[in-house]
Amino acid sequence: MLRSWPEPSPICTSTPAPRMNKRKLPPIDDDDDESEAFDQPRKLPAIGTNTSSHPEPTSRNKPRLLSGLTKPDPPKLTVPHCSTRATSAPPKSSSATLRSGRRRVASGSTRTTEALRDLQNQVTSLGSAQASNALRIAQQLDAERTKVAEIQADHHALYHELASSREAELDKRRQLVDSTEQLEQLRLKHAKEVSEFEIQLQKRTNDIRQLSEDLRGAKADLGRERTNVTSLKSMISNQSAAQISLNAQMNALQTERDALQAQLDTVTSTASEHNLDRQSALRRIAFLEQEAREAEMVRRKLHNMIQELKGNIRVFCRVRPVLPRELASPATSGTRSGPFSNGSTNPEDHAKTLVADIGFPDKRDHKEIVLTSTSSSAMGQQRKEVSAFSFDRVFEPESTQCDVFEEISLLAQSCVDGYNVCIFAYGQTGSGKSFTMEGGSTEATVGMIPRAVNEVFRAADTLRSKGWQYTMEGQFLEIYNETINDLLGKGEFDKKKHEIKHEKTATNASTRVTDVNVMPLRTPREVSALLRLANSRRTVAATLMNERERCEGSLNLVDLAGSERLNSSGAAGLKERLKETQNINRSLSALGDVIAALGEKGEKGEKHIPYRNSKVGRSFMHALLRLPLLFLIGDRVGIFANLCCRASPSSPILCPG
Ligand SMILES: Nc1ncnc2c1ncn2[C@@H]1O[C@H](COP(=O)(O)OP(=O)(O)OP(=O)(O)O)[C@@H](O)[C@H]1O
Repeated sequence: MLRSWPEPSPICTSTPAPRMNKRKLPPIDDDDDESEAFDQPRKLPAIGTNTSSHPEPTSRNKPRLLSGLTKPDPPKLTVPHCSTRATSAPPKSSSATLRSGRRRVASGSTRTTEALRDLQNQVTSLGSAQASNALRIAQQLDAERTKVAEIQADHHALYHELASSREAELDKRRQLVDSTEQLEQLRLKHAKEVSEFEIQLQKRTNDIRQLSEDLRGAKADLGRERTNVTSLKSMISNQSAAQISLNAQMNALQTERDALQAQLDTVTSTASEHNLDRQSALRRIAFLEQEAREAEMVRRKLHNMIQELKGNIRVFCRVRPVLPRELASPATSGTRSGPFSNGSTNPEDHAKTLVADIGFPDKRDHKEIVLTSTSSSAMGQQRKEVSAFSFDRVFEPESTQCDVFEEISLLAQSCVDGYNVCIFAYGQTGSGKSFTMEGGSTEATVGMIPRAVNEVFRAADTLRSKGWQYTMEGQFLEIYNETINDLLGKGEFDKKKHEIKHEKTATNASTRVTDVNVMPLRTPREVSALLRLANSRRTVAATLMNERERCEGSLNLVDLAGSERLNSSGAAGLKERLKETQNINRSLSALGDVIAALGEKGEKGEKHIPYRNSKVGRSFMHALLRLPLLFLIGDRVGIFANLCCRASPSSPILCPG
């Protein structure tokens, strides 16, 4: 427990006071100050006073102070009433009072003589009282001195005790200072450690927060990984099952492989034998291929010879049947009523008059037809005219498309063999040219063009297996009013101007039309598409007159316009149709001249071929022009002279051969 002390003495200042706690140490006084220093804390009561309000004395001096120090009662003075100023203060001493009385007596105041006596008595009593008091006081003073000595002894003892206490206190204070310093250092160290700990704590807290976040992420990862592990486990279990079955399969396969290996060994041994056989077979194949090529060349040669023997220009005559509508048609039956022109009223007789009298006498070779016409002379006599015509082959009305194609299929083979073939149909309008060349849509009625195309592709396929390569291309041209139209052009109407060029080289001669589109043809279906496209663009007039041509290439399939008289075309009144019909007939006439000239040339040698007389002549005849040159290598022309059985004298039959 610390007590409060006065400021330390200079002695005490040698020890530096602690900075933090400025505690006032009691001063270490010298001997002169000791009593003062001693008295100060004790607050001894004044002598002669006895009051309970004073602090409690120490146990040692308390009884002596209370019993010894009693204040004597002052002497009672009786002061006579006088005009002089009275004083309430007691006389300082009896002698002084006496001197004062004497002075007052000396001054001569009579009134106070008695008072002075009284006063003298009082002074005497007072002197005696004073003496007794002085004695008593002296006694008391002695007692007090004794007490003071005792007190001083006590004080001295207490002083020494205090000094030793101070010394001890000083030591304690020094210890306290040291302890305080140590404490301060410890406090600083502690504060530093605390701040370091706080920093570390903050760091740890941050670390913990970071670790918590990492832990959360790790937990999420762990969850995902667990899911993955679960799915992987299920996959592994599935795969394990699959592996088990695969192992079983593998074992079975290994067993099988062993068996196969054994077979393979056997096969390998036989394979080497077969290899030898194969090599000899390859040599045999090469030999046979060479033989086949040679045989193919022989076949071509023989085929060509047969075709040449049959004739390079062949004219076939096809007679179409009378159509049911023609029997009922007024145009054919006339508008007459009553008896028919032959006077008969029998419809069968009438029908006979509508059908031309055509005979087919050659029942073996089918090469002849006989036309019989009856006319009346001016005298009314019936006159019969019989005209016989021979052709390379005559097809009667009952002939089918298949029968007709039999004759020309060999020409398709010639085309594949590398010869130029031209097949065209010529005849009166409605005589069956288109039916023959294009035909119907059914298998039985399909015409020569699609059949020939199929045959060409079939023959090409057969030869392809023997090592031949074929590239097919197609063009579709129309000659209309002496103008060439490319029907495969981009637009609906061809606006380009085309020319016919005949090129002749040392080994070959070719005729081509400039600036025309050429389409690759890989299948018969593509040929049909080409024909459909071109047909949709053909110039077809309201009448039946137009001319169509297919040229260029090895196989020219031509469907000519019908030859017709102007008055029977129904177009005489129209200027456009008139021009068209004239052009058609001119072209056909030129074609007839060219073929006739070619026929004569083939028989008699050099002859002028009038192929420039018409566009048809110039393009189509260019192809024919090659005949004399190509005659030697077998190019050939097939002509269908189409006839209808209608009894019409207007049908010219072309028979150039
Ligand atoms: N051999 C045939 N058997 C049956 N019908 C045929 C035969 N030949 C032609 N016809 C029919 O006769 C009609 C006229 O034939 P097609 O149109 O082929 O004549 P065309 O000579 O081509 O005429 P155009 O010169 O006007 O084009 C058609 O209805 C056709 O079906």
